[in-house]
Amino acid sequence: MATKEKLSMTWLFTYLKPVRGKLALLLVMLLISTALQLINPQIVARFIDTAAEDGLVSSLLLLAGAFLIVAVSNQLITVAVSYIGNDVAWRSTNKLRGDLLRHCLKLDMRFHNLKTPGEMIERVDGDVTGISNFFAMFIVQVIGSFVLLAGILGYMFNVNVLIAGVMTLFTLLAILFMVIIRNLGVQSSKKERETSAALFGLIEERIAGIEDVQANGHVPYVMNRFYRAMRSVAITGRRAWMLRIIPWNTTVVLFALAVTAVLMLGVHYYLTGKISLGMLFLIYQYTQMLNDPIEMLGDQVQEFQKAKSGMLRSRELLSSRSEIVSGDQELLPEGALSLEFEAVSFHYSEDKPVLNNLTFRVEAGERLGIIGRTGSGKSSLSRVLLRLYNINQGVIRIGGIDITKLKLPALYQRVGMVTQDVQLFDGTLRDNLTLFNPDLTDEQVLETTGRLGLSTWIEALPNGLDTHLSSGGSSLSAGEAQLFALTRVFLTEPSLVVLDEPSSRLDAATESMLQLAVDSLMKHCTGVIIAHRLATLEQVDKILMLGDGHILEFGDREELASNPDSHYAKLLATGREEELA
Ligand SMILES: Nc1ncnc2c1ncn2[C@@H]1O[C@H](COP(=O)(O)OP(=O)(O)OP(=O)(O)O)[C@@H](O)[C@H]1O
Repeated sequence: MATKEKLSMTWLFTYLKPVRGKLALLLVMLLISTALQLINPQIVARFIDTAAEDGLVSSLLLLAGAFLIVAVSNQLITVAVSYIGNDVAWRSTNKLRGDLLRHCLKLDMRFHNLKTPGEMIERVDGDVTGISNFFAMFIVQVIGSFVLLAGILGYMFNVNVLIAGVMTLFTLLAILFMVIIRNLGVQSSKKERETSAALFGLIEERIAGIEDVQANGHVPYVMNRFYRAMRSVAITGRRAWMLRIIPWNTTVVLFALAVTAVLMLGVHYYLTGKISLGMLFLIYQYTQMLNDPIEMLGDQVQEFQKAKSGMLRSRELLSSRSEIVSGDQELLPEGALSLEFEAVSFHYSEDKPVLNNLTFRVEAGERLGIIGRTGSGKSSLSRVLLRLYNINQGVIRIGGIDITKLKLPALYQRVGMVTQDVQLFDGTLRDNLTLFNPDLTDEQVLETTGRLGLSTWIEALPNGLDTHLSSGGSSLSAGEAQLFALTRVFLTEPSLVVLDEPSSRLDAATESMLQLAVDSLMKHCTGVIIAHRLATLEQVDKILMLGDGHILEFGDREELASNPDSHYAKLLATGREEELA
């Protein structure tokens, strides 16, 4: 455990490095503020003694002026410290947020399948917010508090050893207590963050599925789940909070005892004439002031517990590794790419094989149509081809090269995929077509959309390419969304394209537009089409029929069509499109 804690601290310091200049400035300002805090009670003590001895009014005015200047300066420094502290917190935690998001975007689909988007938001932002105050203030305030304590106690030892002894004992007890129980709330704070992430996950999931929720009268059920999730957050939150405030409450009790003891001693020394009234005030004031740094340390211990649970979760996330490891080969043959599956097997979970020993080859420039019943493994085949998952056995080659040996960017540059579930992003039509790539000009975009037959559609929009689209894609039909996605892929000029056709019924006009677009797109590349319509299969060179993850049939389309015993010929004869689904 000790080494783990050490590790999490070193990991944190890398984020503080870029702001170390500002941290140093913070520390200097805090030290000045500490000195000013120590000086002011001395001025007041001198003021009391001067007044008690019937001193000069001018001396009293001078002391009052000095007090005012010191107090105002201290306040100004406090404001500046808080400004710089916030700045440091944002700068360092934004870098961490960026690293977490980048890391998550590179994690494999097995990881993402287990996490809801709401949970990811909590992990990338919520956990980090918990760390931010720690980043900003922890180190400087802990150092500042210790300096203030040392200043007060050091001075008191010069004045009266017994009183200083009582104050030191109290201080050490309070600090010792906090050190001993500083980890008390860490696990419960971590649990609190987990339940909160689950709550956000639930809200996001249900809002994303609002159509289904409303259409199925699912609202009471959703509310029930929501209340249960909120109850968990409340219970874990209350427990975490209680465990965090115990150290603080304990020091309050200790402090009351210390003030009583010091005051009794001080009054005794004053009554026996050993100290002046001003000194009695100073002793009282310094004892009161001990509370501030100790309370500050207590607050920081609380913050530390909160931050530590966030740090543990963030570090856990950053140390999770993607199962998809990039290869180091970059070069693929020019032009269309051949595709080869050799004895490929794949499963999501060990107890359920999804693809079984698939072997087939598609030559460069050919088109392959994949058919099979629902759940036969068609989409899974396209996912392993794009390396969204690693296969469990066999080799997949593109252009003769094992895809695991290829650099991932090289693979994605040459291979495109259009899924049924097209994602729109909040932005203009242009942004959505180019995927925010500023290098693609409007001419390129319009030329491509023109070739795909989308010109009339774009011209009909009020602002053309500048039309704003909202995320989610509710404004597009399935066919339009596919045309859209085809444009995106087309703009990247891929050498191998995997296309999952929409299975929903398209109107005749959109269907022919889609067909034209596909033909146009596939002219210069190899195509793998998960076919949902017999019409599409007329355009392909080869057909692969999947059944329960096995190849039921693979061959040249024309040969299969002319063989009355083939599945494909039977499909053609009966025209049963549902077999393709
Ligand atoms: N992310 C996943 N995790 C676990 N199992 C999955 C996952 N995705 C699919 N499966 C399972 O793998 C099998 C093949 O699914 P796949 O989506 O590849 O079939 P499909 O032929 O594309 O079906 P459809 O035509 O309905 O899209 C199914 O039994 C499915 O339940």
